[in-house]
Amino acid sequence: MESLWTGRGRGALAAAMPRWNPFREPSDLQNNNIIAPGNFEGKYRNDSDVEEIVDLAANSLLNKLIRKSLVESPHNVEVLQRDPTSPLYSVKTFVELHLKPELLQGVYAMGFNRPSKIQETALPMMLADPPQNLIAQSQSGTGKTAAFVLAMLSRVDPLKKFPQCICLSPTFELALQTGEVIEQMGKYCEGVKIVYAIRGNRPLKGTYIDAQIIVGTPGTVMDWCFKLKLIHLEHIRVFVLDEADVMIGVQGYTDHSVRVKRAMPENCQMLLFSATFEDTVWCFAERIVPDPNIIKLKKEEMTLDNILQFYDACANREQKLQALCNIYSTFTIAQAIVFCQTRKTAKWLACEMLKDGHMVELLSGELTVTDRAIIIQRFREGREKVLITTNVCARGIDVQQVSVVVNFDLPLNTDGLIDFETYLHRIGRTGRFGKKGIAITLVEKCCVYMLHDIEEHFGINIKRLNTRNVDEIEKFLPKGNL
Ligand SMILES: Nc1ncnc2c1ncn2[C@@H]1O[C@H](COP(=O)(O)OP(=O)(O)OP(=O)(O)O)[C@@H](O)[C@H]1O
Repeated sequence: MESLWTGRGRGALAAAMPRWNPFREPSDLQNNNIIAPGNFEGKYRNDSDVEEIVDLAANSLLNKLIRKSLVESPHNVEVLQRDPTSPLYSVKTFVELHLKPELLQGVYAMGFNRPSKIQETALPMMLADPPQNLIAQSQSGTGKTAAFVLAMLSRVDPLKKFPQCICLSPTFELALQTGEVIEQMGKYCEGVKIVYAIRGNRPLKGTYIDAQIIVGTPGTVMDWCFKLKLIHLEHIRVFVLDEADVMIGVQGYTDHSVRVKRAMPENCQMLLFSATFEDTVWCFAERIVPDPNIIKLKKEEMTLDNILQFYDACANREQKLQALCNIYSTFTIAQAIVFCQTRKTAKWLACEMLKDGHMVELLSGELTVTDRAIIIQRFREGREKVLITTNVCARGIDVQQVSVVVNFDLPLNTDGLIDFETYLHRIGRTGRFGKKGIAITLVEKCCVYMLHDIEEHFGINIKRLNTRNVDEIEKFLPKGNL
């Protein structure tokens, strides 16, 4: 397997995206100014009081960077077949797929012993002859990328020196991550080349792309196809659209993707992947994938049953700070995430807590994804007990051992009303996988009525907790499984 870097070469690209190295020693982390614990003044300069906007592409990359292994799902795969009369079959081993030996070797070299739940059903469909189109949805980390990479590599003819598979990703960094999986899995595939159609990797004019696999972002791929005429699309056999839910958030990307797709042969196999299936994703999927098979893997249901919910009413934010400092002493046996609505409040709170002698870490959206990954990793390892953050951390990011969530601010939408979904996602950071957790919302006295909206919406009861009484708090902290 060869990776083709034209133009400025790989060094420039690698420099543009500092890779996350999970094996960095703590001393390296401490020496790096940007991520040194404490010293929030220096590293967080943009303390905007505008609400933090969740960046789906950044979260998706963050999850990839901090993930250690496959996310196993307890749910069964749901399948909607294009032809319901054709037998549906799934595989329990990679051998049953009759892969080329060098590809099987690559799969095993990655440490994959058996297909994941989504791969069991998706792979036979993706590798079937004649090729079938597929739309697949399952949560992040369940093995989608590995599945479509395997499908591309198994369809490639190494003797033919022209593009045969294209994979579109929503960002430069996500395309690089996918490319890395292709390079790893295809490392024993002689004569197969991959090229990255991403900004900064511009081939010389007049050259012709002889790589069989192209991975890139829709804008650059479109330019290479139509403006620079570097890619001929008439022999493309597999077209993959990855992270469709993130893709539709980037302006113009759905149209670019449709344009590229229209120039491909009609019988080209279309594979579309997404972590969610909202209406917008469906519309896009239906526009671009004719006659699809559809596979869905249910998400882990978020439940509030095992989360005890409390509130305390405070006069102002200084009193809320005091309440948090009182609660802090109970965190010696637990790990907590504290949610603020804006970067400015989060930074203020972190600085005040630190001044008061409490060790906390701050995470907001202004840090690069790599630095965010380092902070989350430290928190996961238990090096920090308390993470103060904004909504950037409310959904999608997995830290399993959190047992206390504090809402320093109520989650509000742009109309100033409770944002129920964000409340659910925030407090869902605790109580994962059936463990017990507690959620404490600190609310200004004038806003206590808003808690009733939450109670009514979720059909729950949020009890008053006296945060001045540490004994009372400890009484409620879940024991035995922290
Ligand atoms: N069959 C398998 N056995 C063991 N590990 C696997 C298998 N398939 C994938 N993995 C590993 O599991 C992790 C998640 O896989 P992958 O990236 O393919 O998931 P994904 O659903 O594409 O996630 P995302 O939506 O974030 O891109 C990766 O570390 C990958 O190497």
